[in-house]
Amino acid sequence: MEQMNSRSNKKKVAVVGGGLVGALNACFFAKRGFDVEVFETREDIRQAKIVKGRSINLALSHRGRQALKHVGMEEKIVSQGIPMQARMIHSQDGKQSPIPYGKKGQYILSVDRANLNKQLLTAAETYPNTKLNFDYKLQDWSAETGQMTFVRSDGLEEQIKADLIVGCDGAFSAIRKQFLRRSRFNYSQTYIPHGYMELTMPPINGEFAMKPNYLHIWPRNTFMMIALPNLDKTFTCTLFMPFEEFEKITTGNEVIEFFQKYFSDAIPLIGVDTLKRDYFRLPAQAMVSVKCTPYHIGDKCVLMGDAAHAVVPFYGQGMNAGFEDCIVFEEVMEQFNEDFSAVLPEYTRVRVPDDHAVADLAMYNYVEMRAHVNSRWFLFRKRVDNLLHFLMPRTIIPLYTMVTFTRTRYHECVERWQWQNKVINYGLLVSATGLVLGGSYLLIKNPPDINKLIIPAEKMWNRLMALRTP
Ligand SMILES: Cc1cc2nc3c(=O)[nH]c(=O)nc-3n(C[C@H](O)[C@H](O)[C@H](O)COP(=O)(O)OP(=O)(O)OC[C@H]3O[C@@H](n4cnc5c(N)ncnc54)[C@H](O)[C@@H]3O)c2cc1C
Ligand SMILES: NC(=O)C1=CN([C@@H]2O[C@H](COP(=O)(O)OP(=O)(O)OC[C@H]3O[C@@H](n4cnc5c(N)ncnc54)[C@H](OP(=O)(O)O)[C@@H]3O)[C@@H](O)[C@H]2O)C=CC1
Ligand SMILES: Nc1ccccc1C(=O)C[C@H](N)C(=O)O
Repeated sequence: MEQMNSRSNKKKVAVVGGGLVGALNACFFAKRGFDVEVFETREDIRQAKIVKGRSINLALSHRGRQALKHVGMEEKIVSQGIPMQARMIHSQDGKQSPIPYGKKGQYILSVDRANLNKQLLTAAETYPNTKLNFDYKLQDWSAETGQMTFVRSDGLEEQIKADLIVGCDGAFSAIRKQFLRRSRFNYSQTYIPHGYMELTMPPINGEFAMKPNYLHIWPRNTFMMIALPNLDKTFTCTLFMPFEEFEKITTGNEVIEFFQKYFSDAIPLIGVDTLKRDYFRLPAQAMVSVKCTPYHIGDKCVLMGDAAHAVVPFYGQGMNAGFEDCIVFEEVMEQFNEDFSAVLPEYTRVRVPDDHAVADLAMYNYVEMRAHVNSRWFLFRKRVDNLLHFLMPRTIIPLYTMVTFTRTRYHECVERWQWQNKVINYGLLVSATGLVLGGSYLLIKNPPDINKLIIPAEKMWNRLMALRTP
């Protein structure tokens, strides 16, 4: 059995999974001086000819940026991202209308997943106390001894021991499997009935086919398509739809008919032949939400990133939450002087409510993106929220702002949002009632010529009706 090389007097930390969170976490542990080894089942993506994996690009926001900042990577990654300042809503008739994400100057960034992963691995490798091992697939491990069994690309097994095992091995975590065998481990997994498919929109005459600084959305109530810009001036379009709808489309002509009906403005931009071909390139992919607790076993092992909390992608927060996990762990390490027996339970205590809250928020945001944005009431409420935020910036903060542009704990975002909704809706009701009563009083006191009132009243009624959800 091999003990991990001792390059310092510090304890040895094995990070299982060299994806986004694993690579970043390696930097966090290395910065603290631990002896870090990363074990990644895939080949080194920096040398790979084909990079396999989910979603070409990701939305990076404040929480993720703060974590990158901690290891000196924020500026570099941000400079390679494309700011998206608003949702750009494409209605069925081809009309486009923006809904800003926050105040002027607030935006989320579209970043390239593969590039981000490569840069983080390179950053981890710059620490002399870090070693990266590729083609190491975790097969099994023992919670009692902390011993891990890896299968290498040559088919040989290798046993490795560490003081702390950090499970960053994604939504289908092999580390988590041991947790499932333990008493009092709570676990739930939900596959939503919708799948997703990625399609590429190429540049036109060397330029972006649509306005680049937006996250484009085609909201069709029960399904939607979105598009995020890439540095090579392409857009990655993602179609989210119930699996049964995907399955109904079986020929190239049916793809075009479907797009003609729902996303006609996108057809010339993606191209008829490309659409007919790419729709059938890969089957629609599943999306799963995983909640579990606790995140640790004794002082031996802790789960972070998707291994602890895979969420559906609709808030663009999965990676951001995983990156924030690293900051929270760091804060608890500081608080408990790196004593794993105290740090691990405290990390579970602090982090579980927030990761569970972001999982719920991610489910909610699918409905907001595909349906609520079509509703005039939603747009009106958004304007009211923004106005109140402008007038009382500390008291009223829109949910999207809290989640995306602050580090307010996710569960507090939810609680505050519910409270704000009650207050604002109550306020609107009181104002409306006040207007009606005040108006009635004035009318009774000074009865006007009834004929002059009919036309304005009709107009107001029509406007009110237009505010309802279509
Ligand atoms: C379609 C889609 C769009 C998304 N968009 C966004 C977005 O815009 N913004 C955002 O914040 N998040 C987004 N996410 C979520 C984001 O992809 C994940 O939250 C993020 O990748 C989690 O990182 P991770 O390191 O925990 O897991 P992963 O990125 O999955 O990394 C896990 C790593 O562990 C390795 N591994 C797995 N098993 C083993 C094993 N047995 N032994 C060794 N290594 C192993 C894997 O090869 C992988 O490299 C999206 C997700 C999807 C599916
Ligand atoms: N929240 C979500 O809905 C999802 C999120 N993701 C996240 O997206 C990111 C990138 O994913 P990507 O690298 O493409 O992952 P993949 O889908 O390529 O899966 C990586 C590995 O996980 C195992 N795996 C895949 N699907 C399943 C399954 N249904 N049940 C059990 N094991 C499975 C496979 O391991 P083996 O080769 O041993 O079979 C596979 O090689 C990661 O963050 C991942 O966590 C991924 C999928 C869904
Ligand atoms: N990256 C994503 C991937 C899939 C689905 C949504 C996103 C988003 O980022 C949505 C964005 N936060 C929004 O609310 O408009």
